[in-house]
Amino acid sequence: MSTVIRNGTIVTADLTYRADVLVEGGVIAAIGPGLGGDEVLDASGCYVMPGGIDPHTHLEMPFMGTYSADDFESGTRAALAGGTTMVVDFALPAPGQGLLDALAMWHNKSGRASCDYSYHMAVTWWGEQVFDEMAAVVGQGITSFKHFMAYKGALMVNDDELYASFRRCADLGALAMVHAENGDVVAELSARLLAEGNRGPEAHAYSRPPQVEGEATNRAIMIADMAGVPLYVVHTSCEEAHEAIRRARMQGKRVWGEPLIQHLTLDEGEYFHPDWDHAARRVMSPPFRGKSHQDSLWAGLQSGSLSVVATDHCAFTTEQKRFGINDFTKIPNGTGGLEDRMPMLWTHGVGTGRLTMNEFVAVTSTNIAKILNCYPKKGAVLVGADADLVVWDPEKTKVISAGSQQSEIDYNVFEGQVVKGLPRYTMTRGQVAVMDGEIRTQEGHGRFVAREARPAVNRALSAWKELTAPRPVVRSGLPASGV
Ligand SMILES: NC(=O)NCCC(=O)O
Ligand SMILES: [Zn+2]
Ligand SMILES: [Zn+2]
Repeated sequence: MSTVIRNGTIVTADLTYRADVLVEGGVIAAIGPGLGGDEVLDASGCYVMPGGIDPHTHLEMPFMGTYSADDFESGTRAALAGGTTMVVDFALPAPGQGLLDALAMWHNKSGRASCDYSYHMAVTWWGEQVFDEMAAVVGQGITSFKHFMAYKGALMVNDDELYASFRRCADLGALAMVHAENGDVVAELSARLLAEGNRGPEAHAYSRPPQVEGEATNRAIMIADMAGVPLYVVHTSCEEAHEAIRRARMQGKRVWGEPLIQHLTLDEGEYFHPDWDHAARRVMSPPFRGKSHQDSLWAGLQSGSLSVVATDHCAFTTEQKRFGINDFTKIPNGTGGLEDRMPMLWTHGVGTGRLTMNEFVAVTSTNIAKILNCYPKKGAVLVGADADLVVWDPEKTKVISAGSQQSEIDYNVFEGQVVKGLPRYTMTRGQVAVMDGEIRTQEGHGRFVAREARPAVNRALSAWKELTAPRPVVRSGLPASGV
C-alpha cells in the first residue's frame, strides 16, 4: 500500500519547494509533482517537514525514589501528537549496575513505543566493567554516552571519571554528553539554604545559579578537548553556559548545545508562584532562568551557536512532586514537554520571526540526526529516507491544556498557552499516527534505531589528536626515552 502527500510545500533544513511525496514500505519512494498513490493525504496550505526528533527524554526513568510517569507508550503517543517521530531516551544504569544489564532493561520498556527511538547510555559510575562494556554498547548501535556532573551521591561522576570516560568515548568513536552543573557546589548551596529555612521550590532555583552551569560547561568542554572527543551539552539554560559553548565553537572545538523548549519560553518567575504545587511542578535542573538568559538562548539558535531544541521530558505527577513538600531537595526534578515542543517552538520561534521555517526544521530534527549519525535515514525529506514526516498546518491553533494532552500527568507547564501551528498528519515510517486531530498511534510500532560509531567529526578529531600527540624528543647519545 502506498500513500501520497499531495499539494503541500516541502520544508527541509535548507530548501522550501512545492512537491508531492510518495511513501511506500515505510520509506519515501518519490518526491515530485503530480504523484499518485493508494491513499491520498491532502496537504493544501501545509508544510511537509521531517518529523521532529527529541534527543532528550526520560521515559519510565527511576529517579529520586520514584519513576517518571510517562512510559514509552504514553511518551511516544504524546510525541507523535505534537509532530515528533523519534525520541532518544537515556539508558540509566544504577551505580554499580552493568551497562548491558541496563540496556536490556531499556529494550524491555521500549517495546511499547509507537514511534522509532534510540538511546544514549549514561555513565553513572566508573570501573573496568564500564570501560569494557562501553565497547559492547557501541557494538549494539548506541554511540553516545551521557555523564551527570550533578546529582552528587547519586548519578554524579567526578572529573577523573569524566576524563577516563571521555577518553574511552574518543577511542570508540562515540559522542560524549554532559549534564553540566557543578554538583559539589549545588550540594553545598542546598544544605545552606535548608539550614537557613529556605525549604520551598524557589530554593531549588537559588541552589542552582547560572554560575554552577557555566563553570561545569566550561570544565566539560576543556576535558573533552584534552580527551579529543566531541561534546554535546544537554539542557543549556543560561548565558554563562552558552558563552562557554559559543567560545569553544569559535575556537574550532566540536561542541553542541541543546536548549530546551521550557527554558526558551518559561522563566524563573514560576518558582515564586504562591501555589506550592504550581512552583514544584516546574522544578527541574537546571531551573528556569530570567529573560536575559532566554534572549541568549534564542540568539544562539539564530546564530548557530546552539544547535538543537529538546524537552528533557521527565514528567512527574503532582503527587510525586509532593515528596518534597517540606524539603525542596526531595522534589523529583523534571518537567514534560514532548507534545508541546514543536507547536511551542513554531509559535514562539517562526511565529515571531526569530526563526525561519528551515531553521525550525534544523533545530527540531535535522541537526540532531546529523550529530547522532542517523541522517538521512532520519531528519530528512529525501528518497530512501524513513517516512517520518509531519504535515504542518501553520493556521491550526489550540490552547494547551492538561485536560486534552496525551501525557499521563495531571498538569502541563504550558497550560493556557495559545499555539498556532500544529500537525495535520504525523507519519511514523509510513503509518499515519495523527490524522487531523485523531490519534491513531499503534503501540509497538516503534523500532530501535542503531547508529554507527566513528562519524566524520570523530575521525577528524582522532586524526588531529594523532598528529599533535606528545612525542619524546630523541636526543643524540641518549635512549629514545630521553632519560
Ligand atoms: N532535568 C531534570 O530536572 N530531570 C531529568 C534528569 C536530568 O536530565 O537531569
Ligand atoms: Zn540533566
Ligand atoms: Zn535529562
